[in-house]
Amino acid sequence: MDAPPSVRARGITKYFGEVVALDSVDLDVAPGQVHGLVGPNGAGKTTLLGLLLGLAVPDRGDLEILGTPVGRALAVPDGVAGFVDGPGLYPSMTAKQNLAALARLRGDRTTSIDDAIDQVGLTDVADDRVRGFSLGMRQRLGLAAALLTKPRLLILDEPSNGLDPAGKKHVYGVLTRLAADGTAVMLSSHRMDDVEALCSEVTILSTGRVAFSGPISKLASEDSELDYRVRTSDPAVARRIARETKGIRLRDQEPDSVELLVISSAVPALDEFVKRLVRDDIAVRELAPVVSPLEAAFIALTEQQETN
Ligand SMILES: Nc1ncnc2c1ncn2[C@@H]1O[C@H](COP(=O)(O)OP(=O)(O)OP(=O)(O)O)[C@@H](O)[C@H]1O
Repeated sequence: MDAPPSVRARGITKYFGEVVALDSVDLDVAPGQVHGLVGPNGAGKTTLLGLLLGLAVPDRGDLEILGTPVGRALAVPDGVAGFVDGPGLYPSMTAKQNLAALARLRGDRTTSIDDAIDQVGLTDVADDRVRGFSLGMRQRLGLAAALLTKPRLLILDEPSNGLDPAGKKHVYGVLTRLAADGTAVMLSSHRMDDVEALCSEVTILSTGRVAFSGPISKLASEDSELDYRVRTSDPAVARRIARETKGIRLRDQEPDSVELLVISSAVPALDEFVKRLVRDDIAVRELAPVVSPLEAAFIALTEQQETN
């Protein structure tokens, strides 16, 4: 039998007094999916992740976690682990002692503490007190604590906060391997590039409402216009060809000699432009969107919601 959806939310609404933090949110997360949650400050991301972790209950709507309906009692649903607003750690204990204490609290005689510490790359500092840990090291230790429970749904609020590029690569490797083994991962981030690198699906929240939820590939259609940076071996001729290609708009007023062109185009016109460059023996040295499709969709969708 197929595994049930890791998250199935329908019409989730959550109030804080007069504030509608979540407004009729629908969400589907499948096992093995890394699902990104993005939105401006105050959009409701932490509130939604908190509901999935059982830290609060919705005022309205139906929420099923790993196939089980969530009731009215506050409790971490079985099979779920993670943290919002940073992991809860004991500063005066070492990394290893923290994990041992958490395991004891759960009545778990786990022997996998060293393995969890190793997975997040903290073996060298396992016996150091957490008080001296950087934000990135705390985030990694929080992830190790979550890994101890072997979750089937992992919830992480801004997991890349404070991580240096190497730390990020390490943590993302852990998350990707977990997902490949069937764990669903739901994470919030303000970094669209991270979400694009890691997530197959994304939910964009704006003032508590879902502006988009689904595969990242569905965000930008072939017909959506994006701005692209273009660097070629002959900028003057490339500018002329850009002016002559239907559907391409030059976005800058620079002289012909300036190496970098910025054009606006949908995919079919961009294809035509590149073909013409190649026919004229011009090498394309760089061609990339100025902002990623996710970032462009994020800005457009949230601006649209804010004017409604
Ligand atoms: N405990 C609370 N009491 C009162 N209002 C709250 C509480 N928690 C959240 N809110 C309000 O609910 C809304 C959603 O907040 P939430 O923290 O979920 O947003 P967010 O998307 O995580 O924001 P950020 O990106 O800044 O972390 C905001 O208007 C916030 O002020």
